[in-house]
Amino acid sequence: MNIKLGKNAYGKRAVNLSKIIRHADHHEFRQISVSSALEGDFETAHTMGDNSKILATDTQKNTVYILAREHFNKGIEDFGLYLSNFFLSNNPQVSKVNIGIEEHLYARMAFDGTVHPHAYVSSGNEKHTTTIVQDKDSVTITAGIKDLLILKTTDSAFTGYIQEPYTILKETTDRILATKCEATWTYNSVNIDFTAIFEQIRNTLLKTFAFHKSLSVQQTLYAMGEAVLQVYPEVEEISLVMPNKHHIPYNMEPFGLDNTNEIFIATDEPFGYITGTVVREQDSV
Ligand SMILES: O=c1[nH]c(=O)c2[nH]c(=O)[nH]c2[nH]1
Repeated sequence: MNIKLGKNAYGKRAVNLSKIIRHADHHEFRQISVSSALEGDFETAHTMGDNSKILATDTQKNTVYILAREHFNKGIEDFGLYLSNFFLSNNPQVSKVNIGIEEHLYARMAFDGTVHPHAYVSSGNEKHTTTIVQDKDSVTITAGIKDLLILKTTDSAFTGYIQEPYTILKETTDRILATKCEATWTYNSVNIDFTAIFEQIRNTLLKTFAFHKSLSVQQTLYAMGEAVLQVYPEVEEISLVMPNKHHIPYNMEPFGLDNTNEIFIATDEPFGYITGTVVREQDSV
């Protein structure tokens, strides 16, 4: 029987790094979590314990901190690209680098219309994400948003679904639509103002969610992805994960009371899980 090593990668996860960027009149605070993974000529490391081509994961971690000193000044996409280029160009045994970065977002506090120069409030659980996958010939850059908790109190319906013996869900033309949205999109260029376009895409996603007359989570997911592809030619495709955070009207009938769509039980589990990728159709020739 012949046995050999299959696909493999190694690196460091959760390299947590904070940086103060000091401007003359205010500070910028950035907090990121970086992971690196390397693929390449590592067969003998696995089969023979030969570490001669291994860039230790501890060294990868140190590289992240040291390069951040000079090169983490703009978007996480720019820093991720710098890191992947660095690992690839300094390590001939490495054929592919995968960098992932999650940024925890903070906003400067504001008092009476004045933004404080160095005090911040967390923007909650929402994160800005990126992945850079680079080999000798190509690089793929994705950006995204994770843990974006969004909700609307109307303009959401769910009717017309299959009625069969196990169906008890009541049709509704007016429900709460709530989700913890994860969006990931792929750019088709490396020459993009990643920070500016990220804010714009985030705004397009939110605006579409807010103004869409939703017939289902599926339809809203598609509308959000479609809007991004329509407005931003730099985006090749977008994937969305939209768990349905159910808010079930509380039954007040046993108490002789009505509930005019005002009081709900927010249930954590089980939850609907709706995912989809929206792509550009190839032009047929
Ligand atoms: O928007 C929805 N899509 C579904 O597929 C579904 N299924 C369900 O029970 N509620 C909902 N809501």
